[in-house]
Amino acid sequence: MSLVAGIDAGTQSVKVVVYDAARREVVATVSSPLALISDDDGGREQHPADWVAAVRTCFDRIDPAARARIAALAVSGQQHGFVPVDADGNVLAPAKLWCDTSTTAECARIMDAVGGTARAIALAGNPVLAGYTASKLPWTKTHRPDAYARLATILLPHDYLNFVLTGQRFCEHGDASGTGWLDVRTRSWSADLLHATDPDRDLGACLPPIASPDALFDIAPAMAGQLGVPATVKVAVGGGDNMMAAVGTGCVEAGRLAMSLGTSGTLFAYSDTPVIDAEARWAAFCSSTGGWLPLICTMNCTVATEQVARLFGFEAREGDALVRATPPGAGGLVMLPFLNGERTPDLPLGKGVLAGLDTTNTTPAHVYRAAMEGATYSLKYGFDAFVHAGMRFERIVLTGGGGNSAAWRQMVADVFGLPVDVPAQAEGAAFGAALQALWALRRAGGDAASIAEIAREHVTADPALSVTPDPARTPAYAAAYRRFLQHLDAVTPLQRG
Ligand SMILES: Nc1ncnc2c1ncn2[C@@H]1O[C@H](COP(=O)(O)OP(=O)(O)O)[C@@H](O)[C@H]1O
Ligand SMILES: O=C(CO)[C@@H](O)[C@H](O)COP(=O)(O)O
Repeated sequence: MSLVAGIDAGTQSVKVVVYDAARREVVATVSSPLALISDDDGGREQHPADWVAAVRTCFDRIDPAARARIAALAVSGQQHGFVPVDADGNVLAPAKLWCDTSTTAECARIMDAVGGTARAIALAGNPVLAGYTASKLPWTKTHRPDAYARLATILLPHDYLNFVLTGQRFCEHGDASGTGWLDVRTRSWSADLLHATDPDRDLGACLPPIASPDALFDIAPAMAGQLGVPATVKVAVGGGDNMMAAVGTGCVEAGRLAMSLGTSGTLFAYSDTPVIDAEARWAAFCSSTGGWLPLICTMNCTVATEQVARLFGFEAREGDALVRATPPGAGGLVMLPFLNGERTPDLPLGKGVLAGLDTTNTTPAHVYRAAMEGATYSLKYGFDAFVHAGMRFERIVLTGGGGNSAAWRQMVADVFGLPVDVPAQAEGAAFGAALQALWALRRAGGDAASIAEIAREHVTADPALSVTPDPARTPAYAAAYRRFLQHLDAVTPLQRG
């Protein structure tokens, strides 16, 4: 029987999951780390060649017998990255990533050119925020004029890996909606946003065609050889990592809410119709399954816990004991964890703040807890906007590396007041990509199963990891969250500059 594979190019690593759908069994999970190039101006970049090398390393680590049985695969990728490619397919510069805040001035210029936030929302559903792809183009024009001059195609990270795998330039709606150029209502490029980004050039000519969610492409024979997979392998369109995590957590039906605790923190819900906020309190993205995916993204999730763990000389995965040794609310210690600047709340030039220090709470354990709480409260701040807009959810499905922490799973349940489930199939984004490949393959074979039916069949919660809110702790978290919001209100005028 054949297998499907999902490749997830996240910020910190590339992961590959190989899935046996007939047996409902993950037969391989491998990963290879990625380095981040950081600059004092907020620049955060990676070399696309490193993603390709990491994909090769991952496949080298998979049993050749399993590789030989792969029939289809799909790629999930960190959203928003800008991969400038020339006419011959050469990458012209390092990719500026979703967490790059060096283009804040360019965002402001695009928003001025288009006529302000309300106008951008009317035209395309989203304003151009720091991190989205759009502002990276004018930055490149100024700082890398040679790359700008030779630019033929703008690819997102997962589009670039698809290009390497198939030799074809294409994108899909989910990840494309994170560029800032897609009108998410009509699911087509917005000529106004493109013109506001660069009045001197027809940017539309640099954007690849948008493929349908169930399209399949042939793998390039040379890549099949390099990865040790059959030359008959089909490549599905894949998507942004949150769009693929939506599939891998079963968030492909209305009413579902999923959360990812990775480098970024994200919270997203599936909808059959566009979910646009006039105040842009969430990102009105498309899903990669034909629908929409309103999404909250914080830029400092495991960034904060890892930074504190490193400061005190331990590994984040050892942190649960410290969280258990300290009370909800961290003894009054509050961390605004904006170490990389922040998108939710919208403080791209923001900095981290540690407040409420006293002689009892100035310990590594309290600071680590305050980091985990701060990362969780930032997501709650975004979630409150969903609730304020009338959205209601019954549970959260959790994925991402932070979900490995039992203390964090319980904290999410207590802070959000909702039961938390964790899929038995870890690596939600890679698993979701594998399921998308399965879905597209089945459709090509004449099976009309919907992606929701596929997810219902294959995504199962691990009962050992499910948690419910603890009524003894929720009041302390509610009080600590109010403190977090008070500190946020106090520093916002300073951090908006
Ligand atoms: N048990 C754990 N406790 C806390 N954090 C963890 C644990 N296991 C993994 N992580 C964190 O998860 C992060 C990686 O998550 P992942 O979802 O793979 O990120 P990304 O997709 O952004 O590369 C790392 O920062 C790591 O510190
Ligand atoms: O910018 C966003 C979403 O808008 C991020 O969620 C990126 O997609 C990066 O994801 P991870 O590497 O943290 O999974």
